[in-house]
Amino acid sequence: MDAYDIFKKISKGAKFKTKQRPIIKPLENDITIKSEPIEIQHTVLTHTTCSDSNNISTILEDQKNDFVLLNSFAEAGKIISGKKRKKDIEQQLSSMDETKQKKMREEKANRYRNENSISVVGRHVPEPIKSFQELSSSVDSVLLANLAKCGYTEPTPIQKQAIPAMLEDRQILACAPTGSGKTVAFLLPLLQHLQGPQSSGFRALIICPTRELAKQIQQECIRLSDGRNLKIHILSKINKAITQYDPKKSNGKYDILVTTPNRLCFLLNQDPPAINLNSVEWLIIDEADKLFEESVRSFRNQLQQILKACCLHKRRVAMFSATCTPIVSKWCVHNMKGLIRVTVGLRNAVTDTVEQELKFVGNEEGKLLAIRDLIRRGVNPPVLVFVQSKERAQQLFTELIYDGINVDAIHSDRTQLQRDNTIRSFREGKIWILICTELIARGVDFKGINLIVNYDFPPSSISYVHRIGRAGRAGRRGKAITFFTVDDTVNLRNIAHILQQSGQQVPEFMLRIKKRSKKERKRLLTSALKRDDITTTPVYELMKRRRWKRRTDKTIQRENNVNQNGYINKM
Ligand SMILES: Nc1ncnc2c1ncn2[C@@H]1O[C@H](COP(=O)(O)OP(=O)(O)OP(=O)(O)O)[C@@H](O)[C@H]1O
Repeated sequence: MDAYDIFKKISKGAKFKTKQRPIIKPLENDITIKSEPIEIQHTVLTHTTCSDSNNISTILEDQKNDFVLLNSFAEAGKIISGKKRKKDIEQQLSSMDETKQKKMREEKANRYRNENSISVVGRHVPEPIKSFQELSSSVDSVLLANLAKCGYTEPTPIQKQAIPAMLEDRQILACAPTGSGKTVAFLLPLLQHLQGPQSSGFRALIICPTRELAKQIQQECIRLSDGRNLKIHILSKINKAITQYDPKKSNGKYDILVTTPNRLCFLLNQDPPAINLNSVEWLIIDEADKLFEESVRSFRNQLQQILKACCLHKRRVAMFSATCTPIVSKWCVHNMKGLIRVTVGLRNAVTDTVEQELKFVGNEEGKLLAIRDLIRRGVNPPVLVFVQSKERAQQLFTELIYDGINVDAIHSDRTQLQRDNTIRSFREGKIWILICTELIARGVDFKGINLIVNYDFPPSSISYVHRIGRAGRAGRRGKAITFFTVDDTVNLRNIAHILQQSGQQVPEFMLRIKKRSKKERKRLLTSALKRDDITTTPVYELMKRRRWKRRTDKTIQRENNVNQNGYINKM
């Protein structure tokens, strides 16, 4: 009789979970199951001893050795099972601890996000950082030293969340107020990813809507990457670029390219393409919603073309802006895997460091009187004045320059050199009042702008947010005055709501203005409101000047024709 037969006899009537041999089989596979029959066996044995002692004593006599074996099995089972159970419990406790700890960490991170008005959407979003020192293990000390050199001691809310997300290689759509440091938020992780210079061609591509902004980003990039020897380029002269970046001729010693989409697509459209983007690992789109605007319809096609050209499989995309439209979010959700959406503050809200005022000025004439009055009472330069078109910028400039004011104008009709010089002079304090169009409403960072004057009412609330966002940057305070006439009621309601949202006093009637139809608002965006010229010159004088100009133009044309035909010029 072997141990199995003894077990069978004494365990008669007992139920087992397994039909297999209870001692041997469970021992091989599952210690916990194995321990049960042995314990049951003990119980049965005790019980049987009472009822049939003879029988059992015979068994004990005959199978002494088997029992020793059986007991040792039981003991071993008990010990192993105890150890295992303890281990299991420990494991369970530690995993419970881990989950609890993870939950606690998440709660803590969420509390910290709330304190900083950061909201996130996405899976496994990395925790926000509290200080730049926390990055010492993940970011090169050279880069951290450069941050300190720039005077950035503490990260801004968008930097707290966007930097760790991008450092973990996550694609991101970030929306944070104007002047809140979005440029550093994408440049720092980007520079960390790129490490030192290489000769494989551009590895990062930054796209933004204007050349002015591109230049500013390039300069910030150079400052932050000091000591890394990275080659940071901007696409400016297109003819030079065609030969400079020609894939056949260039040595590929470029790392970062900052550009507007038009210029880049011009190069990509050459046959064969005049630039190679095969090595691009990171594509950053700044002022993303501007590039997705309906009026810039072609950008979405351009983006497709750019994405196609950036064909590296591990290519990542990051989008940043102060305002975000549903079309951008939708695009990102559909095209960016593992996307994290970060929003700081309320979406599309103005920065709370700007004091806002809406001023009714009657009509166009009233505007000119109002700005003169403002200057007469005293303003604190530098001041930015926004108008709706380049013609109006020129008209206002002509009016103010004759008042002996230190003023200049910037718009798309001026040459690249003129634009660069104007911006430089304004930054250096040589120009006190700068008249501008939407050209520099986005992204351009002038330090310490004290006053923004919306001479012409902004065409949309998004435009308003960006325009007044040129003041009150990096925690500084500023003021924005917006003139409006009866013609501007179309958008007045929207802007009034923005003011109210940011805690400013707004007259009740403005909030109650009837909401304009989507069609009407769209029309305003695509074709600007017709306004009278900015001038104090009487109408008859203007007519005279126009007639005279027409006559001179005709004379010049006639003379040109004469010259082309080989006749002697009479003048
Ligand atoms: N951590 C920081 N501490 C202090 N200043 C900072 C910090 N990060 C950035 N800045 C400064 O804040 C200013 C605004 O930064 P930036 O131009 O990146 O703003 P932005 O969020 O991109 O604004 P916009 O939406 O108008 O483009 C800059 O002058 C920059 O030098």
